Amino acid sequence: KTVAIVGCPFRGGQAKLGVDKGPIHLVEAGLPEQLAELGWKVQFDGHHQFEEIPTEDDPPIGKLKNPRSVSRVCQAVAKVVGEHAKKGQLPLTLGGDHSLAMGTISGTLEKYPDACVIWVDAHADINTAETTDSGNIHGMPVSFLLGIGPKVDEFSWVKPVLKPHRIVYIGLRDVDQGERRILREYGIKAFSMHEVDKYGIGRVVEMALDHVNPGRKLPIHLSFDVDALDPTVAPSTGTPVRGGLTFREGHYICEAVYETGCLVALDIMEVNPSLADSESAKQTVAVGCSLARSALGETLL
Ligand SMILES: N[C@@]1(C(=O)O)CN(C[C@@H]2CCCCN2)C[C@@H]1CCC[B-](O)(O)O
Ligand SMILES: [Mn+2]
Ligand SMILES: [Mn+2]
Ligand SMILES: [Mn+2]
Repeated sequence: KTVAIVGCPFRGGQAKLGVDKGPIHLVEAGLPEQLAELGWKVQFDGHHQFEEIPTEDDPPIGKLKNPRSVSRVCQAVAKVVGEHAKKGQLPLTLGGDHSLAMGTISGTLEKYPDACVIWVDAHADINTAETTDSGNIHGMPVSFLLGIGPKVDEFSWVKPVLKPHRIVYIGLRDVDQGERRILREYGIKAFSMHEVDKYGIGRVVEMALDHVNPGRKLPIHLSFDVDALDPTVAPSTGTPVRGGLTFREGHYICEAVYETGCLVALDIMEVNPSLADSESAKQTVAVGCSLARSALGETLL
C-alpha cells in the first residue's frame, strides 16, 4: 500500500508566520523514511509550490482574510489529494494551517463519497462567514464542507460533500458561541475534553466511531490538528489551548483509527516550527511524525 505525502507549505488561513514551514520540518525529521520502515511504499513528489497571491491583490471579502489565496490553494490540494486517492494511495497531507482541510476532505470525498471524518482539534473550525470573529479561514473549513452559512462566491467550488452525521470531533475545548449554536443546530457529535476526562479516551474513540462508522464499513478521513494535544506536548502551534490531550491520548486515537482498517486519508496540521524555542519546535515536529506513524500502523508491541 502506498502513502502519498502531500507537503502543503501554506499559512494563509491564519496570521502567524511559520506554519508554512511545517511540512519541510516534518519531512526533514525523517517522516518518509519512518513510514517506509513501517512497510509503506512512500510517494513524495516534493512540497507543493503554491504561487502566492500578493496581499494587495487579495483584500478581505467581508471578514474573510486572504480568501483568494486560501481558495486557490485548497482547490489545488483537493485535486492532488483526489488524484492520489483515486490511484488507491493513502494521501498524507502535511500542513500548513487547517484551512487546507477544505481541500483534503473535498479530495477524499470525491473518491469516497461515503467517507466519515474524525476531526481531532481543540477547536471546531466550523465558523461561517457570518459567525467568524477572526476572519481566519482555518477556523472555518468544516462549515464550507457542510455547505452551511452565507455563500461566498470565492468558495463556490467547495461542494457540500460532508453530512453532519458523518463528522465527529474529539478534543474540543475552545469553541466560539456561534460554533456552539451550529453544532447544536446540526446535531453534530462532539467529544470535548470533558468527555475525555469522564469516559477515558478508549471509550470516547469507541463512541465516536460508533457514531460515524457503526459497522466500521465506511472509509475514514482523520484530520488531526496538533493543537488538540496539550501545549506541554505540542507547544509550537498557532492557537494553543491549555487542558488538552496527553501524548498517549493523542496517539491512542491514531492507533485505534488505524486498527479499524478503514483509514483512507490523513492530515497532520498546524505544526508551526517557528513559534517556540528550537527544543519545543523539535518536540512538536517529532509529535507530528509520531502521530502520523501511529495512524499508519506503528504499534507499541
Ligand atoms: N474559533 C477560532 C477562530 O479564529 O475561528 C477562534 N480561536 C481563537 C480564539 C482566541 C480567543 C479565545 C477564543 N478563541 C481560534 C479558532 C480557530 C482555530 C483554527 B485551528 O485550525 O487552529 O483549529
Ligand atoms: Mn484546526
Ligand atoms: Mn485547532
Ligand atoms: Mn491550530
